[in-house]
Amino acid sequence: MRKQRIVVKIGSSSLTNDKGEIDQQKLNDHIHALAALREANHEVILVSSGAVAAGFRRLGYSSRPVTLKGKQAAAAVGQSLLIQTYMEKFSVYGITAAQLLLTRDDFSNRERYRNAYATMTELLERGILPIINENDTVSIEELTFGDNDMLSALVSGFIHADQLIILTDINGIYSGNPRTNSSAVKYDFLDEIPNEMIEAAGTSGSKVGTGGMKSKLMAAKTATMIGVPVFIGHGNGHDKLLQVLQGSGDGTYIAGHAKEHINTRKQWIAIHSESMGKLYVDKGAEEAISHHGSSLLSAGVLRISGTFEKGDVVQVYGIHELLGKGEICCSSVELQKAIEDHMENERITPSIEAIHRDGWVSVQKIGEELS
Ligand SMILES: Nc1ncnc2c1ncn2[C@@H]1O[C@H](COP(=O)(O)OP(=O)(O)O)[C@@H](O)[C@H]1O
Ligand SMILES: N[C@@H](CCC(=O)OP(=O)(O)O)C(=O)O
Repeated sequence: MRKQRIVVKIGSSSLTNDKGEIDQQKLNDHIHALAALREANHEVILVSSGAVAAGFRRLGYSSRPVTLKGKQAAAAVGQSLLIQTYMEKFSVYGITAAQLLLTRDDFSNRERYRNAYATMTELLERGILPIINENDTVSIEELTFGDNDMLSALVSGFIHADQLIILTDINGIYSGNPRTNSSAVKYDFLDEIPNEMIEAAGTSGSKVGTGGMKSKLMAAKTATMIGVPVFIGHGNGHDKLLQVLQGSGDGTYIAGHAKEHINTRKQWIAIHSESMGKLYVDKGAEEAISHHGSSLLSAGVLRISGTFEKGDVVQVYGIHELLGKGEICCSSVELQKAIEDHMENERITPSIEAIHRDGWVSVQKIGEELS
């Protein structure tokens, strides 16, 4: 099998018990399977939940805390315990692990995004196994990834993974929550994730998990849009992850949608950047950027709104709807002047480039994920 880059996400319910302890048996099983992936020469990135679940008891709580400070303090205790355990267990297989704690800002801030990408690449090139979690102790509740399912999807896109494997306490996606609906049937393979399926999916089945199947489906939708196929399920033993790659895993496979990976710059523009303004374009420009892969010139821009500088990201609207997002090549002042000059004397005014094709992401390409 060719060398692949695999992101494995493990949920709290698959790492800890209800009492707030790391479940050594469950963890040993995962470590064994992750080591088997490495032995088969694959690159492995682990997104591990479990900090809050592994820390609350030592902090003095009898169950998972509900207050923000309780969760953040539990994560501070639990993350240290988790990483210490991972380091010890991986070292038995000669694997060095590294801890990366990320926040949403690390993705939305372009410089930090580039830095995180460079660090991750360096770690992988040097044979290190990165273990990622959200930096819970400093994350502001409104500005989190939501959960580690989404974090694992974003990480998979970011490093152009070949496969995202989401390990949980159930063997795949069902038509309803099988814990409450005994007639729910399992899907072995999904070509796409309809919005109705996300709406119908249930929340967590355990006392320690957070998002349930709903958040896994949302994450899978994002990952597959960026071009990363997803597996959601579980399994046992040394071969459980290798079996996923061989197509015989115990869970649900979801096909990757984009024909090719969307490059990191375009992913940042599409998913993480904040739009600083809007451009409204005429029919000719809409046709050129949406169907011919052309750059957008000022001659096709009818009007603009917002104040932006060269390098900012703007949304572009056609006659009826949002067409996409792009990195602007000039400031709003320069573009406004070019539009006005063009109106005054269409023939002699040269167009300026508003958005280069390499900095453009269309709605067609990344669909509803475009924020
Ligand atoms: N449609 C569904 N298919 C499968 N599981 C579902 C569904 N709806 C809700 N669930 C629940 O989602 C749970 C897994 O999510 P969660 O508890 O958040 O796990 P994790 O800790 O691995 O993130 C399952 O145990 C199950 O009870
Ligand atoms: N960052 C949190 C995990 C939050 C989370 O998404 O948990 P889970 O639903 O178990 O994957 C922690 O480590 O406790």
